[in-house]
Order: sequence, then C-alpha cells, then structure tokens
Amino acid sequence: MAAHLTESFTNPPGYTFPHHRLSRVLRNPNKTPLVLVACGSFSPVTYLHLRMFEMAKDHVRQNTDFEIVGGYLSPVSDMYKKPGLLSARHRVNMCTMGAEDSNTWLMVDSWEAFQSYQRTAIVLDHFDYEINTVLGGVHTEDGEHRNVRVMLLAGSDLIGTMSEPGVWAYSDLEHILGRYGCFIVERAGTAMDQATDALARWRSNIHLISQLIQNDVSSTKVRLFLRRGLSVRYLLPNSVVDYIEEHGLYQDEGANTSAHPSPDKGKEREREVTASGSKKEAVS
Ligand SMILES: Nc1ncnc2c1ncn2[C@@H]1O[C@H](COP(=O)(O)OP(=O)(O)OP(=O)(O)O)[C@@H](O)[C@H]1O
Ligand SMILES: NC(=O)c1ccc[n+]([C@@H]2O[C@H](COP(=O)(O)O)[C@@H](O)[C@H]2O)c1
Repeated sequence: MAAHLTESFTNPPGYTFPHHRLSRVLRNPNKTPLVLVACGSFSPVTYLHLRMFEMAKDHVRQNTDFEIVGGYLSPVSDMYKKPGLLSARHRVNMCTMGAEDSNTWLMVDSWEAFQSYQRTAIVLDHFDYEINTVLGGVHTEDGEHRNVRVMLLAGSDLIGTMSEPGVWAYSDLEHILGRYGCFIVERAGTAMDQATDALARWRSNIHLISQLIQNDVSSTKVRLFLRRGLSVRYLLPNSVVDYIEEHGLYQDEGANTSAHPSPDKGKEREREVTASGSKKEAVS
C-alpha cells in the first residue's frame, strides 16, 4: 500500500484518539475489519448523519466481505469557514451527544475539528495511523493480527463535488478512492450515476448505497427552521435539540459561527458548490 501523505500528524493540545467503542476482536476471521469515517460540518448533526452509518452497516453485511469494527464522525475545522458553521466546540459536543446517546458503535474524533483545516486525504491517513500504527490494528479470536481498512462514508453530493474542478486535488482523490475507498449514500437531488461516472477508474473501491426510505433532512434546513422559530424535534436526537435550546444556537444567520472568516480552500469550495446549485437548499 502507498505511504501516508504526511509522516507526522500534529495533534491539538490535550488530544487523545477515542477508541472506547472500537471492537478489537474480529468475529469472522474470513472478513476484513473496517472502520467508517464520515467527514463533514455536522452543524448540527442530524438523524440522517447517524442513519448513514446504519445504512452502511446493513449494506456492508449484505454485500461485502468487510466486518465493521467501528464508526467515526469527524467534524471539520472552524477554518473551513463554511456559512452556518458553528464553532467546533459546539459541533463536537452535539456530535458526541447524538452519537453516544443513540448507539453502541459510533465515536466522535475531534482531531480535525480543533486545529487548522485538514484535507480529507490527511484525515483518513490520521485514522489509519491511529488505528493501525498506534493501536496495532485488531486481532481474530485466535489471536491473529489484522490491519483495519479505513474508508470514507459520505453522501452522494460530496462524491459529486469530486468531479467538480478545483475542489479536490487529483492526488488526493487517488489517495482517498484508490488507497482507502468509500461508501456513498444516495442523496435526493444528486444523481448517483452522474456523481460516480467521472470517478470510474476507482469504481471497485466505491460502494453505492441506495436510501430505501428517503430522508432529505439537511443541516441547512435545520438551521433555517431554528432561525424561524420552528421545531426541529425528531429531526435530530433529543439531547442535541435540548443543547441547541439551552445555548440559544442558530438564532441568527451568521451568529454563533466560527469567527474571523478568511479566504481559504473550504470557502472557495463552498462558493463553487453553491454556484453549481448542488448544495444550497431552500425552505419555502
Ligand atoms: N440527506 C442526506 N442524504 C445523504 N447524505 C447526506 C445527507 N445529509 C448529509 N449527508 C452527508 O453527510 C455528510 C456530512 O455532511 P454535512 O455535515 O456537510 O451535512 P449537510 O446536512 O449536507 O450540511 P449543510 O446542510 O450544512 O451543507 C456528507 O457526506 C453529506 O453528503
Ligand atoms: N479537498 C478536500 O479534501 C475536500 C474538498 C471538499 C470537501 N472536503 C470535506 O468534505 C466534508 C464535507 O464538506 P461539506 O460540508 O462542505 O459538504 C468536509 O469534511 C470537508 O473537509 C474535503
């Protein structure tokens, strides 16, 4: 396998890699251990973000030779400067509440949230390093060592941006889709075939998951509802709704967001995606 893009990873102050729910024993020795990593804003985390992991779990069990040993949400850094991006502290808190309250296998990694913007290729390298190099992977019930495969979990809108010019470096795509691979959950409004056509050379590493029950909740819509004083209960975990109310979050457009916007990769990307009309959603 190709090397990591970087040989050294800078950790935020006081950071430790969470692995309390990582299963260290592979139940079926004929399977390949797999960790799913969802990168995103999670501003705020919704039930759809959490459902993505459950959809992937069913798909993996029914269609692949992988065995999932853990799942991570990795909220993006404040430096991503996307409109509506609440501070990393709140986003990490909400993800932790949402994920830890409602299942037994998801964890939240704050490594990218609490530092400068890190490209997704580097984030996957960080997981690979922590799980396989630092922790030493997993083992079978007979004590045989196995390296864990790390893969990206994303919606089809994100994979759609991978064929838009200027958003992803080709070498990063080669790293993400060639070395690691991904599971892509269908998202209303994005044609899956169109999204993946341009990525055909990595087809064997791209696993498509259809949404059998369509769910089109998005953080953008949730933020709009909150600004208009509408209820978002049952779109997000109750603990997250309570946290938003308690801290008065998302009341004003642009309020509570990460401070001091500056031009950077993330902002450029947002402009491009908005211009292409694939990302922004209106609630009438
Ligand atoms: N309704 C959905 N269907 C499928 N995938 C989704 C859906 N909502 C979010 N995702 C995926 O979840 C991941 C995290 O996304 P992100 O936090 O940017 O959520 P979002 O709801 O799209 O946010 P925003 O509305 O602020 O752009 C991305 O890979 C995104 O494609
Ligand atoms: N070049 C890159 O590595 C690259 C480009 C665009 C988005 N992303 C990632 O995709 C995730 C989701 O971004 P959006 O919330 O803008 O859809 C974020 O974690 C972001 O870092 C990475």
